[in-house]
Amino acid sequence: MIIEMLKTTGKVGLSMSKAEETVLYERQGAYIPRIAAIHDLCGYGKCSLGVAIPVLSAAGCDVCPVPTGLFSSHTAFPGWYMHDTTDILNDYLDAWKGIGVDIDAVYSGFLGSAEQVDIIRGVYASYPGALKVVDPVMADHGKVYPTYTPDLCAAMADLASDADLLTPNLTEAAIILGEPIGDAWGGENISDDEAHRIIDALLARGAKNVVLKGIQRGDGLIRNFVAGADTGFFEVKNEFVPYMLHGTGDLYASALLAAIMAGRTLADAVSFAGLLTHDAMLVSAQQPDFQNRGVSFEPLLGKVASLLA
Ligand SMILES: Nc1ncnc2c1ncn2[C@@H]1O[C@H](COP(=O)(O)OP(=O)(O)O)[C@@H](O)[C@H]1O
Ligand SMILES: Cc1ncc(COP(=O)(O)O)c(C=O)c1O
Repeated sequence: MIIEMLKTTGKVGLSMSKAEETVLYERQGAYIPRIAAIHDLCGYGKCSLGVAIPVLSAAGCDVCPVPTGLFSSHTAFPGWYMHDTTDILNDYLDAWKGIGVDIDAVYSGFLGSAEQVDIIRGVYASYPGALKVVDPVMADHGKVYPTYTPDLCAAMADLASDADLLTPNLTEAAIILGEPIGDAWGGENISDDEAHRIIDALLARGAKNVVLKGIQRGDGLIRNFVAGADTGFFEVKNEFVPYMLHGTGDLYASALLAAIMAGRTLADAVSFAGLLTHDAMLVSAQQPDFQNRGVSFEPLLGKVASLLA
């Protein structure tokens, strides 16, 4: 199974032996990986499951949603309504046990309560072979999202230690490491050395592979810094599109996992995700009210499908 190979190499696709690679590529197109996507569902404004389901499906994955909350819209819109689903999740997931659900990856993002972190740990225990991808959605640009309590942030920080692949932005990395957020981090402009230090600290807490997102130095580029069990530390740059949108973090993480599940190396997957997100931001700008509504990517799903070509 693809994920067993990725996990036993401990490298999320990188530095596999030729034999492992051959098996992996032979499986492409034949095997449909199954992903538990543990995110919220938003009625309006693309993010979370509204992104994960189409993007991962286009890459040939069977997405099994585990909704952490139901939102009328994402929280950048005023007057949003949220229904926290914590109370139903144990029954929801127990029912899977009775029907032999098989999961290759557990991908979590926006959570509704601290108890949901224990529920995710239960999913890890039920599917011990699954790849654990934690997008620790909590905060951005120095601000914690309005539904995130200190308890939920602390629980998410613990969950980050279990991740095979962890994808924080700088604010989330600060929360995970228990460091001050905001000005102390110099905004999004940090040096290579500082990025290295942060990633090393996240790896030291237990994450196996880390993508630190969204470093901006005012030079027309946006940088992601990456380090893994066997990849060393490297940087991936993209042209900076001069606005920020809701949902781009979810699109990036979903595209990254899509590429990994399609057998790409971690290095190729971060390039793919960065480019797709960049292109989606350009597509978004053609849509009415795009800065409120958030990211649009639907015309680009063919690019995701081309991962399988
Ligand atoms: N303005 C932008 N221009 C180009 N790429 C972007 C831009 N904003 C985000 N991205 C890409 O999407 C990734 C994740 O986006 P971001 O919104 O920063 O995540 P999060 O929501 O987790 O903070 C970035 O690391 C980058 O690769
Ligand atoms: C309900 C909800 N889900 C998910 C997100 C995550 O969005 P992003 O991809 O920008 O991190 C947000 C951000 O505001 C949100 O409000």
